[in-house]
Amino acid sequence: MEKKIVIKPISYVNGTINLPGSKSISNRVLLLAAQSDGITCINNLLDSDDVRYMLIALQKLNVNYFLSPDRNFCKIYGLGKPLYYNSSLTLFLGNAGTAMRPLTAALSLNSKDIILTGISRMKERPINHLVDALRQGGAKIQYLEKNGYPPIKLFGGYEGGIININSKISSQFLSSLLMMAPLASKDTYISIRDDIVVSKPYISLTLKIMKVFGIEIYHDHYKTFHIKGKSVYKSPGEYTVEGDASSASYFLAAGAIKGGTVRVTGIDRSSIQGDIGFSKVLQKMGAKIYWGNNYIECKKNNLYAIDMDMNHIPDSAMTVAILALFVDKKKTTILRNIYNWRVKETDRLSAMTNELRKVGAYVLEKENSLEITPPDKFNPAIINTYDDHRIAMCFSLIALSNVSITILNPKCTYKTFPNFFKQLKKISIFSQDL
Ligand SMILES: O=C(O)C1=C[C@@H](OP(=O)(O)O)[C@@H](O)[C@H](O)C1
Ligand SMILES: C=C(OP(=O)(O)O)C(=O)O
Repeated sequence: MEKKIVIKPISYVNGTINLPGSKSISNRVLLLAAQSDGITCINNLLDSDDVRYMLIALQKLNVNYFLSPDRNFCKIYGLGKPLYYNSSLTLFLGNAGTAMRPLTAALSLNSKDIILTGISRMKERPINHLVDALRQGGAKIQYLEKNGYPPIKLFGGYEGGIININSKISSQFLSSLLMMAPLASKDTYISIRDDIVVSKPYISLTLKIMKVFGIEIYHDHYKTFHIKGKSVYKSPGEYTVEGDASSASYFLAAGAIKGGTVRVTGIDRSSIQGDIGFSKVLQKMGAKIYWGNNYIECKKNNLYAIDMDMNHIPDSAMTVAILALFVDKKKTTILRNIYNWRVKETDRLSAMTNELRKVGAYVLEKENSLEITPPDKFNPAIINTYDDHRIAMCFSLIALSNVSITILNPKCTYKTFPNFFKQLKKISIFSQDL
């Protein structure tokens, strides 16, 4: 792919997108299937960078699997026990939080001498709250460069016990501990510091997937968790990964701005992903949403500004920031409680502010929120993507105004959605085609 992509003004969108599999589900299911008793056939697995890092890591850890040529089907021969590797090994995990964090926990059980590392941004994404929690359970972990950040070296040692975890910065720490703890030699009792869990629906996602693999966890409204040790995950035999709800947001938003009707297939009301909540936000903004069996549709309508806590949909809330440019009467949209955007693929609060201003929007960036007012006139800007797939994908929607938009380093979408631009083109009618 080129170093940039120019998207010409899109006058109308209509059609159906078959969503790629969910990143969050794909990487959880791969990890649990690898440690399960039995063979798991995974359908609709996402093929993207984040999932490839998990697959390569599992292969290096001697997990056997068959991957179909299109990489959307994977047959995993479960170990029936925790991942185990007893000599030196380095796993490179790119910038995949859903590989780095869960593998840190999984390999803290009884593997030894394992280094987990990634790209330079991964080395700026904190992991200290997970490491602190694992150490309370007996794990020995060493920071190799900067305290609190990858790369880290694991020496096993986790047994279980009483653990207090800080879950304010990333829910992935708690998810990782939850997925590993059943395999430990003793029970684990987790309490959540200050009772705050950021991005909470991802914990519910973790618990639901664990249940499919035979392990149920008791919790007190996400304040305390009791996990029985010495358990074994059991393969469900087959698992079909839902379409990615965050990836759906770009197309549903396109429908809301310039539909036609845009249908996304592979998810519906019964989805286990929290980002399905984006459709409810769209509805609240005025778009017409239709919930079908295995699909969601969105149609254009007048859009209105909203003022909302977005902590439950951290990823698709970036798409809401773009929708905010298309609301009626130039009213201001406020996205609240999004402080942990600062430790994701880039500092997303600052990156969104910079790029939204380039297209002409009025933006007030606070520590924990963004206030966005539509531009008087859209500018045909060149968007810096900061190696952040979601910046590239959500800013593509600026082409639904009356200007073209240039997206730098479009390949960054490979993190979760390699053929995003092709899919967007598929539902688009460009102004020049009329
Ligand atoms: O558990 C997961 O699969 C994820 C949790 C969220 O991260 P945080 O919990 O760090 O907000 C989300 O942003 C990320 O894309 C995937
Ligand atoms: C935050 C994200 O990724 P990660 O799983 O690496 O945290 C994301 O996909 O928006």
